[in-house]
Amino acid sequence: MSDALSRLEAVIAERRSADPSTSYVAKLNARGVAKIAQKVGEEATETVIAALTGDRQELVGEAADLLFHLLVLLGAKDVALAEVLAELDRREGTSGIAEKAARKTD
Ligand SMILES: N=c1c2ncn([C@@H]3O[C@H](COP(=O)(O)OP(=O)(O)OP(=O)(O)O)[C@@H](O)[C@H]3O)c2ncn1[C@@H]1O[C@H](COP(=O)(O)O)[C@@H](O)[C@H]1O
Repeated sequence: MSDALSRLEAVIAERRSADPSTSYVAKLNARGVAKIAQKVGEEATETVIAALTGDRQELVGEAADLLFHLLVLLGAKDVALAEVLAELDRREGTSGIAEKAARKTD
């Protein structure tokens, strides 16, 4: 899965400086981080709605939209996907409950 996301991350990085009239990634970046963050929020909401009221294919489509827009947001903030995956790796094998408790004491 992370291969596909890595390829998409590279495409997004390349398209950031493209012509906004021909590239959705460039158009979003031209509108700024607040707009990209808003899109992530919208796609997250649509994913939740699909999970609660939609069929399986709708959920797959909305989840793909959410992951795509999240990668656009990370790119706009210069956060590499590898950093996020490293954080997930770090958490691997730890209990979610323990992780939450550890974060409260940070
Ligand atoms: N994976 C995606 C992808 N998923 C969703 N979308 C776009 O996300 C938009 C979401 O639709 P919305 O109705 O929410 O938004 P909108 O009305 O178009 O725009 P807003 O005014 O709401 O911002 C649609 O225009 C989709 O085409 C994507 N656009 C691009 N990609 C990937 O990004 C690559 C580069 O795209 P370009 O930058 O367009 O070349 C493509 O080759 C794809 O691999």
